Amino acid sequence: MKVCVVGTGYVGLTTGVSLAFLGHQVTCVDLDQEKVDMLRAGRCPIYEPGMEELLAEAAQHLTFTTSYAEGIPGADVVFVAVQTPSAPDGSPDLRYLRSAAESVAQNLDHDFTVVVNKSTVPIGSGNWVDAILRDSFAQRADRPQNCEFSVASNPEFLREGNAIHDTLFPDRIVIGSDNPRALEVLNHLYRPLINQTFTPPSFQPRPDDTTAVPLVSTDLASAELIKYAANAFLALKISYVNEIGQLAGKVGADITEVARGIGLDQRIGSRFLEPGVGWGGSCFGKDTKALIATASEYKYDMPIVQAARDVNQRQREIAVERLQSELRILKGRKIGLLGVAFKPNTDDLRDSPALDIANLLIARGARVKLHDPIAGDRFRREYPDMAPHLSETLDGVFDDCDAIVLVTKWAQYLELDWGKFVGLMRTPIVLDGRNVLDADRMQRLGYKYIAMAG
Ligand SMILES: NC(=O)C1=CN([C@@H]2O[C@H](COP(=O)(O)OP(=O)(O)OC[C@H]3O[C@@H](n4cnc5c(N)ncnc54)[C@H](O)[C@@H]3O)[C@@H](O)[C@H]2O)C=CC1
Ligand SMILES: O=C(O)[C@H]1O[C@H](OP(=O)(O)OP(=O)(O)OC[C@H]2O[C@@H](n3ccc(=O)[nH]c3=O)[C@H](O)[C@@H]2O)[C@H](O)[C@@H](O)[C@@H]1O
Repeated sequence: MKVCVVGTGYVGLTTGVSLAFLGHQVTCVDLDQEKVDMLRAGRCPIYEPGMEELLAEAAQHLTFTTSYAEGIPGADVVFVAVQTPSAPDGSPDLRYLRSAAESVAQNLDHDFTVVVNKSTVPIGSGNWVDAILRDSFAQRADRPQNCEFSVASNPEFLREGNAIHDTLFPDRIVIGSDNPRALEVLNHLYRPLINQTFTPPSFQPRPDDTTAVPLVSTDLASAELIKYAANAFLALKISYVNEIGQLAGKVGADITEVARGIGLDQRIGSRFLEPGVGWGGSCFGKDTKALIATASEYKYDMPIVQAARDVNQRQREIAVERLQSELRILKGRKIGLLGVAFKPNTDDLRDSPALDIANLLIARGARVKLHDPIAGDRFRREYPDMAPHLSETLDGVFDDCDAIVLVTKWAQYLELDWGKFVGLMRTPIVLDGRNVLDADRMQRLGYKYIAMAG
């Protein structure tokens, strides 16, 4: 099928490249010329494992352009995957979506095109996008006669760092539409994924337990709410384990055992029960805020979702409190933070706990050094004022340091030869912000080990 993807960020790029890999003819449109140039050269503008390999494997079915006129005409399906960041009042800023919808409408010419919203958008946005499309289309002097279109919702559930895996082997595909023809088109588009009939790329083998992928075919509003409800649930699951983790520390329980003990109950499930400094990233914060903002439009409170946010913010503060109570005075102390990205296997810095913790420490007069195996360049570009705090080397972080905080669970830090660095530190204190280091081993190596949770 002929597909156009508008916006080639984490979601759009993964969608476009994956659909091209499955054999569809895909044109990706982005307004960012630099991104398009990189992608045309086969280079990936974001750090996403496997993406460049998949780009190469899908190249014959893929085109990148800044021109809507090259992508929209003739497309059976147009995915819109532009950013929907938080506006100051917490609601999503929909200006990118509006502008994308207007540009799509200016170029539609096919007898039937499904315009699929893949961005995470407030409930009701499907109808809103439909109205924008119809208004803009009606204003066209050159509008073609036999041109129909229908708006559908197809929320995205990929995790950064696992984007290709999550797209090729999803837990489910959700489609919201009340138009049978649109549903049929999307069913056809996704058939190889639903039935898992494709040959996976060499670097991403199919998991042993993959069966047919469930398709949740529903109305627009339900599809839109599924996305927010899923993210909010995941965020609150992590906040819950973090809340229990703090209590575990107080009563002398072991949170790893507690998480295992509750996670084995299949009604709870063991994933997303890893305690630590809390969640970050571009979506959990933004989407929980948006859910609360949507509810308040209907004069409805969401205390559980709000609590998940509050607990998450408190985790970042607790990390600083732990250091303060250990070192007494933070002023003038050198604190090293391992990891700047919000999670491993990405260079995304959006709402990264490391940035918040660094700023809280700086506000208390500490000298902060940050390190990240991958996100350093991006950090320098996006946070030029904080760039002097970045260290290229681990020696530069550990040297004369009063405490180290493991913030991001990069494999490099888990496999670090910690014994090699202990002698460099002024006071060898390590705060395990992800509760993943072996406390006994760290103590044997000469560190004073502090867990983030009990
Ligand atoms: N990042 C993630 O892991 C996930 C994100 N989402 C949602 O997907 C949406 C996109 O997120 P990301 O991919 O992270 O965003 P992003 O910021 O990485 O990418 C958005 C892209 O859209 C382009 N763009 C903006 N306006 C445009 C326009 N009018 N025409 C053409 N291109 C335009 C930008 O240049 C950028 O390349 C958001 O709503 C987000 O909440 C959903 C699931 C996962
Ligand atoms: O809408 C989105 O953008 C995406 O948001 C999350 O994906 P992502 O933010 O990429 O990363 P996650 O793996 O969910 O991790 C989010 C944060 O939670 C933290 N986390 C995760 C799991 C856990 O047990 N504990 C924990 O603290 C991670 O370190 C990270 O900071 C969701 O997992 C995706 O399903 C969703 O599509």
